[in-house]
Amino acid sequence: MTMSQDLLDYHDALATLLQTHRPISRTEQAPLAELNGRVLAQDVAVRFDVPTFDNSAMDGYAIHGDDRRHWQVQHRIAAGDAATGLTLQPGKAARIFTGAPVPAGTTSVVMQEHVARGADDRITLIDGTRIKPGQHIRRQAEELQTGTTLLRQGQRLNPATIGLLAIQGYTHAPVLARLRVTVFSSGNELVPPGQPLQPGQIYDSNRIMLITWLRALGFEVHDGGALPDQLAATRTALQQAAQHSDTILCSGGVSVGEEDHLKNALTEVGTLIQWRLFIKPGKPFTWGHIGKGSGHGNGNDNDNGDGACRVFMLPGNPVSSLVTFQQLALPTLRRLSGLPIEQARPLQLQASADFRRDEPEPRREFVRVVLRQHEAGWQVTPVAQQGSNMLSGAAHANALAETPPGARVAPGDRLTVYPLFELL
Ligand SMILES: Nc1nc2c(c(=O)[nH]1)N[C@H]1C(S)=C(S)[C@@H](COP(=O)(O)OP(=O)(O)OC[C@H]3O[C@@H](n4cnc5c(N)ncnc54)[C@H](O)[C@@H]3O)O[C@H]1N2
Ligand code: MOO
Repeated sequence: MTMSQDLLDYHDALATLLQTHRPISRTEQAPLAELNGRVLAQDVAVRFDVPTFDNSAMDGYAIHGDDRRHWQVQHRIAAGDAATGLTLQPGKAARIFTGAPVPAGTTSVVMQEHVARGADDRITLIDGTRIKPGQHIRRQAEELQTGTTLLRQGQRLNPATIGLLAIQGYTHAPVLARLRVTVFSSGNELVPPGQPLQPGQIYDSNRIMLITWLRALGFEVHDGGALPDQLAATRTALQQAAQHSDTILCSGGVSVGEEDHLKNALTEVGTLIQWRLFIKPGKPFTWGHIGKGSGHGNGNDNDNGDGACRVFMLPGNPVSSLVTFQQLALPTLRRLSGLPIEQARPLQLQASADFRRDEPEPRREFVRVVLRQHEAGWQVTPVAQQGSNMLSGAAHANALAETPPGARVAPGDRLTVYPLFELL
């Protein structure tokens, strides 16, 4: 077991997390309607040419003979019609619509705006109009060629790529399985909303916050409930959850008090890799893994944690949970779900501060801010309630602004900013 007593910097922690967590290997065939956000497990091939047949790009006339000014209209071909067996002779034309197959013999398509049609079904090119040979014909295979690669393994599917699969007639695609995440909260003081509060108790907000967030991102979430402040019960719950989960996410109980049992439980049933980061909020953030078998050291998880259930322990203060989830656990879950490291990182942009902070903060801080677009670019203003226990502040923020260790801030300073919930 490796365990560092040092407080890691955020960027080192994120880099280590992304490098030491590799995508899970379980794959499945998922239907089109469930593919958004999923990662392709294999290359997908182009099954047939697109366009499948030469077709018209415009509503107008397919003509034979680009150097003429008149053509006789003899056919009518709408989208959905077949043009098989039809051949345009020189000087002839077919009324045609966008997407309809052009008949054999077609040299060009002219837009209907560019011809006058007489009662005798003769069309005449309007003066000043020039025909570029072959114009307005979408050629078979000009976009996709049978046998080439349509989409590559590792590609994260979005509405456009799902549409592309549909264009090729696919009903399913091979994707990595959805990551199974069990969410626990921890603490004797926690009560689910809906029950009366006794003295000393508070409502459990972290669990529902994390569960809804994870579900919105497409993870397969299991609600593990609230763990009591008891080592044995915590140990058992973690070990059981590890058997049917790819990851466990818990909040609370990772600090130094003797009622904080999560770290010890992890050490007993698995491997604790890192405890504590030099960040504010979220200092006690912890990660490790638990092997899929019974008992500690069962050999099913090696030092890298390959094949093991990955465990992320978020500090209990609600804002600390939110910040460490968004900045550390979520990028790692995205990596485990199959995204390349660069795409798994939190989305970031540069913004200018419109506030001052004279008192330097020793730790790297993620300030809860409102991010707005001004004429001069993005600007950030901190929300009023910055306590790590004050979810009301974070609830009015839409981004986190990062300030380096020991930094003072002056208006106009450039800060790295991470939008909140933008990818939902
Ligand atoms: N002596 C020290 N005390 C503390 C330190 C420290 O370094 N030395 N660190 C502080 C920091 S920073 C944080 S953050 C907290 C985190 O502690 P835990 O992760 O052990 O969290 P708890 O003690 O269980 O809870 C902290 C706080 O959050 C409330 N909480 C917990 N879970 C939930 C939940 N699911 N929903 C809503 N609220 C929750 C809990 O009631 C506490 O008020 O430790 C500091 N202490
Ligand atoms: O992580 Mo504590 O996060 O500073 O309240």
